[in-house]
Amino acid sequence: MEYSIDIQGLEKSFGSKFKLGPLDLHVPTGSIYGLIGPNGAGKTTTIDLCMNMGKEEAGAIYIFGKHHRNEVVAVKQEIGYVSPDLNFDAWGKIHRLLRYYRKFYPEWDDAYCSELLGKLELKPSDRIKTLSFGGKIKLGLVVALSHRPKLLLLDEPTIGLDAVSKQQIFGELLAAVSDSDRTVLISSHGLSDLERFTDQIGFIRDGQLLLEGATDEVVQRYCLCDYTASGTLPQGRPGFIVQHTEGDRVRAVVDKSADLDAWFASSGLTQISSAPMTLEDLFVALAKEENGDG
Ligand SMILES: Nc1ncnc2c1ncn2[C@@H]1O[C@H](COP(=O)(O)OP(=O)(O)OP(=O)(O)O)[C@@H](O)[C@H]1O
Repeated sequence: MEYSIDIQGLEKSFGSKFKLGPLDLHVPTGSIYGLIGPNGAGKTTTIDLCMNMGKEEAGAIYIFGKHHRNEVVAVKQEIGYVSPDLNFDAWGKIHRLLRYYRKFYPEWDDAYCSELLGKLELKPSDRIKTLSFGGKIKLGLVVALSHRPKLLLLDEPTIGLDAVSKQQIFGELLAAVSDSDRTVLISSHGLSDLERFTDQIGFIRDGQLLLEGATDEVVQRYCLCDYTASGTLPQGRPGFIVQHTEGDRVRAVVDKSADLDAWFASSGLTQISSAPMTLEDLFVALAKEENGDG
């Protein structure tokens, strides 16, 4: 498989407070890859390092096979980046901002840019400072998409957007990757949107990647099961995350790929029901497990 982003052994710490990695992460070319994880897991840190904002302590990032820092200009020309932290206010009006940005990108597409502005209900004459928060995010997306980058790095691009705007943005992202060479890495807490629109998912927790794979395969790997216990209630274990116990009843998230048959046989558990999970259910279960509640 060809990877647009190939992260190998990446490490970065902020004092003793947080350590990212060692992180290996692979974003297949042509995919929409959702990077998910609890607050403070390291998603923004990972995306920022890809954008050469901050310096890793170990490891390497290859973007289209190029080292992200050794070939910074070539790499950045291939990337469209959106983050709520981007602030374009200093340009005054939208048309001035676009005139500035288009100079840096040989592939800038004026017609596409106008089309995006229209679809996202922005006007070149709009004053940037007076746009709503969502309007500013949309403007960031117009800037990021208009040079038709091969890779979009989107850090919380739908934060603060209403449901209609979110759909518009995901519609544009899908259109942008309809050309199979284009790739999107998106970090978001909008898990139902990510479940619907991504084809790959990576779950990061405490700076470590716990799960990575095709979104539907990752979600289908787990189920929410109810049991009755004939003896002592079981504790959680890898692949069996206890959610709730009451009397002799146990509810657990079960990893169907974990080798649990022998353990089940000796556990005294009798399964009553099994239900599929959503990405959001899975996220909550894995986050809970992290806190030792599992
Ligand atoms: N410049 C910095 N200096 C010190 N600590 C930092 C810095 N940047 C991030 N951190 C810390 O690193 C950890 C990871 O932060 P990061 O922003 O990568 O998380 P995240 O997964 O994007 O979280 P969220 O979902 O809340 O946006 C957090 O504990 C954060 O406080």
